[in-house]
Amino acid sequence: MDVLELYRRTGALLEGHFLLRSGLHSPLFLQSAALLQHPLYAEAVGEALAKLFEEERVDFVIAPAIGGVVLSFVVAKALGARALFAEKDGGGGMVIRKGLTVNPGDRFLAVEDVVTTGESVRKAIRAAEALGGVLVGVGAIVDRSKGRVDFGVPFRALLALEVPQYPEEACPLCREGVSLEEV
Ligand SMILES: O=P(O)(O)OC[C@H]1O[C@H](OP(=O)(O)OP(=O)(O)O)[C@H](O)[C@@H]1O
Ligand SMILES: O=C(O)c1cc(=O)[nH]c(=O)[nH]1
Ligand SMILES: [Mg+2]
Repeated sequence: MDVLELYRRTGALLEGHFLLRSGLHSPLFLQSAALLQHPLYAEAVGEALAKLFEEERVDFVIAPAIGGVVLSFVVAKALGARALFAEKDGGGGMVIRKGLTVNPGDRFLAVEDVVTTGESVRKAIRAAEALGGVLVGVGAIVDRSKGRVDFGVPFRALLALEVPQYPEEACPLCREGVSLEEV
């Protein structure tokens, strides 16, 4: 599957000067919602990601909202597992959406649309682990972490991208006066 072509075709590959969740700045942004709004593409991505973990027996899949909600659903459907998500708790962490259950000992796969620092998916993982879930893997559509993340379990992505990303004080786009977009 040519993931970059899917982002491009759906208008989800943005170029400019972007503020990332982590505070880093980047000339490239992957707007996964624009891709995942297409059910057939979402399903294809979910099936491809599920395939990377087909040897795992998984009780549920979890992702951080909002970007990961659709992804959790399509991956879970392909694995025959439940689809959970965690949402921001207002205090910098994440909680499992109310009404959703984690049984102690449940094996789970965490998924994320884009991993940059991995902090967002880590918060969803912590929320599931706090209720007794056992993490077996982490999957992403795009890994732009440049190998800097370690979840302690297999981390597999459909696409690894080497994209420049800078702390604000070292950002050349800021120096050139290119206006910063918060997307
Ligand atoms: O690996 P990280 O450094 O945490 O960055 C990546 C995260 O940023 C985006 O979510 P964001 O919270 O911006 O928006 P969302 O609520 O639409 O998912 C994206 O969906 C990832 O969850
Ligand atoms: O790091 C991020 O916040 C981020 C990068 C990216 O390419 N896409 C996205 O949704 N978030
Ligand atoms: Mg997100």
